[in-house]
Amino acid sequence: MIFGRLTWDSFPWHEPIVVATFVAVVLGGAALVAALTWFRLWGYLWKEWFTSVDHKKIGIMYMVLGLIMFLRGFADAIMMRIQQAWAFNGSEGYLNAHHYDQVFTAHGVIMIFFVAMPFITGLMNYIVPLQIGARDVSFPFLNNFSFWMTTGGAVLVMMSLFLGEFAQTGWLAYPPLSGLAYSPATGVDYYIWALQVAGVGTTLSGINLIATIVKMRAPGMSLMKMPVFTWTSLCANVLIVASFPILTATLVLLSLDRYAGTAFFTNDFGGNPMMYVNLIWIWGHPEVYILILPLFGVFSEVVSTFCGKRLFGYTSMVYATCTIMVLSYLVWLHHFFTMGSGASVNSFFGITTMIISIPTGAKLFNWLFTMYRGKIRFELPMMWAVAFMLTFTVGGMTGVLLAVPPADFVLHNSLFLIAHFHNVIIGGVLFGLFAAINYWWPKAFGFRLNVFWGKVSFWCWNIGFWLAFGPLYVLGLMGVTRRLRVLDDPSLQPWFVIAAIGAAIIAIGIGAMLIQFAVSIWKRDELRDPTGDPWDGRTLEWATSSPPPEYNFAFTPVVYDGDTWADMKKNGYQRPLSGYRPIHMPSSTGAGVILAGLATLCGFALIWYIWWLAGLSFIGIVAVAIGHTFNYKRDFYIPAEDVTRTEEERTQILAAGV
Ligand code: HEA
Ligand code: HEM
Ligand SMILES: [Cu+2]
Repeated sequence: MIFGRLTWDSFPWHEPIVVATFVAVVLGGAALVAALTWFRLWGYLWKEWFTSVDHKKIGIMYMVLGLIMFLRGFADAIMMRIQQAWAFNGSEGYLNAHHYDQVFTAHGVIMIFFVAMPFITGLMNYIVPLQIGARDVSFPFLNNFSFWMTTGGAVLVMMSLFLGEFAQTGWLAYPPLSGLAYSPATGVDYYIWALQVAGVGTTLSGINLIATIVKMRAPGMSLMKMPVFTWTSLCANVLIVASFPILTATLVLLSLDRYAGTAFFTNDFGGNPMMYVNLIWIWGHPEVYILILPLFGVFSEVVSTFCGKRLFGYTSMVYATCTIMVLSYLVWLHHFFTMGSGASVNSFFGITTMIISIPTGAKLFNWLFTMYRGKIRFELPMMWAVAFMLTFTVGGMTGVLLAVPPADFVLHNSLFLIAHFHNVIIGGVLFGLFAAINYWWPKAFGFRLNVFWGKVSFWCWNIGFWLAFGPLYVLGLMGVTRRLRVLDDPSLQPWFVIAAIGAAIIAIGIGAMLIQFAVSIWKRDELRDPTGDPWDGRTLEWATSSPPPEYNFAFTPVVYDGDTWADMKKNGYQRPLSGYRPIHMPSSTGAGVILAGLATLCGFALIWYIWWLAGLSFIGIVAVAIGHTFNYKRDFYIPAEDVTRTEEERTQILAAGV
């Protein structure tokens, strides 16, 4: 077969919901393409964004990817909430098992890999070079390539909606269920290749950011003078580099089982499914700290800025972050206490898990002590920080409960577990992102976000969160397990209805946030910040203009103190107004887009067993990669006159603004 196992029947014609979505997506997509063509934006997008190696633009593209995928992941969540509120008293609800199982798997995979990861990677990309006074990351081309690989993975997941199907295994695809015998269709193959393609991007961007932080700090910025966000980013990226290769290797073994008939994860022929469970959690547990650590950094920046003072316990904050980084490797087994490791092993992993509460608690107390006697300004970022402290603490505490093996025997895989991790992920990761977006938006775009719609969104998220997940704690304690499509006991229905109402309120919160963005862009002239430092910030990103020029800083700053910018302001820093020199910058290139496109095509071909296409696209990748080494147009100088012009414009804006 020239198209492998891809046939006319691979399109889900018989699923009306999918067909309707498909029609909507095609119409929407056609409208978007038409609009971009009509306004002649393709050239602009290609030249200024898609092929850009500027860390700021790549950061923003990551955030846009995260936002788009969040809308998809949330749509899946709403579908589950409606199904579970409905499927009582003999009703089957509106989703069949085949569809429902794909929905929860896709939701988990999308939210972790294509929402949370792009969001934090985008944030680190945008902020870290600015915070350390650098002009870009260490490997700007690699950065662009990493972004497109992540996007390639997201494209594969999205394609599975309309072509074939997605995995029905849950977000970690345990064998034997994910083996060929029980999952013969394309679902698990989409899962494998989407994660492999995106995983290359994640690993490379981890290496890139570590190199950037280690090698490109401004003169004088010793490790212990680094901003806390940069510290937490460093630790998160070390975790990425140390754990994603394990995921890659695990998925390679699973692929061999599926494609080459090996038996790594079967009970026959000497294999063992428990090996998969261990390996996937040796990656999976560090992964949840990869997600939360950068946001701990965000809260540190936000709290000290909006209290107008130095962060309490900077040193202990750094040590706590490093301790969490190390400990996160010693706890993976708490995800399968019930799988027969025995009392001593379970105790070891239970205790190491509980120990993580200590550095985390240290962080919370540091934030509280920073607030103590501070002149707190309750702007939106600070509101999110306070909401985080309240919400995350509850989620962390229920985590500690799950870390007690005998308790976990009762609560494992129950809705209590689901409530625990949404409590830490929404209350920690998402609230942190919302704080970060409200905090750094003025830096990225030169105007603040609208406060009214920001507050609407804030309250809807907070109220909606507790209504949506509070009932899940109750249901979990009553013994309801996860991943259920139909429920029997009618007395449970009210809890699910409340949870659905909560999800609807969250939907309003998401809508309010989108309106907040739209209104702010609309009224940007009223919200404009000419200073580049709207919050009286303390770290270097606030020293330059908003948005920062292509080269970030006309002169590399020199660092004498931890809160560098606060220190510079206190000591009467004067912006140099002359003596500009040409600035050396990396050039844009389309090679990253092409390579990632070919990698995605190769993944697609492997999913559908189109071997010739897989071979061709692989040869294409190698050829383009070799070809790219002959591209000698890698850098250029921004002439001194251009720098002078840009800086003089800023001088005028500053003079007019004050
Ligand atoms: C951002 C993500 C994130 C974070 C930060 C955490 C943080 C923690 N998690 Fe969670 N967890 C997940 C995401 C996360 N988790 C996910 C996704 C799953 C399930 C995956 C699946 O099965 O699909 C999971 C599952 C999970 C399990 C497995 C349960 C099971 O499958 O049966 C356990 C068990 O030990 C656990 C424990 C903990 C603990 C102890 C913490 C600690 O780090 C929390 C520490 C914080 C505090 C404790 C609060 C603040 C501290 C103080 C105020 C100090 C005083 C407190 C004490 C001394 C107790 N988690
Ligand atoms: C925004 C509101 C959200 C809602 C309403 C929601 C709802 C749900 C629901 C109903 C389930 C299935 C529970 C079950 O098994 O019965 C689920 C599972 C899951 N969610 Fe969410 N979710 C939300 C956000 C998130 C976010 C932001 C993340 C991660 C970044 C996330 C990660 C997951 C994961 C990993 C699973 C497990 C999937 C599986 O069982 O394989 N969710 N969620
Ligand atoms: Cu864990």
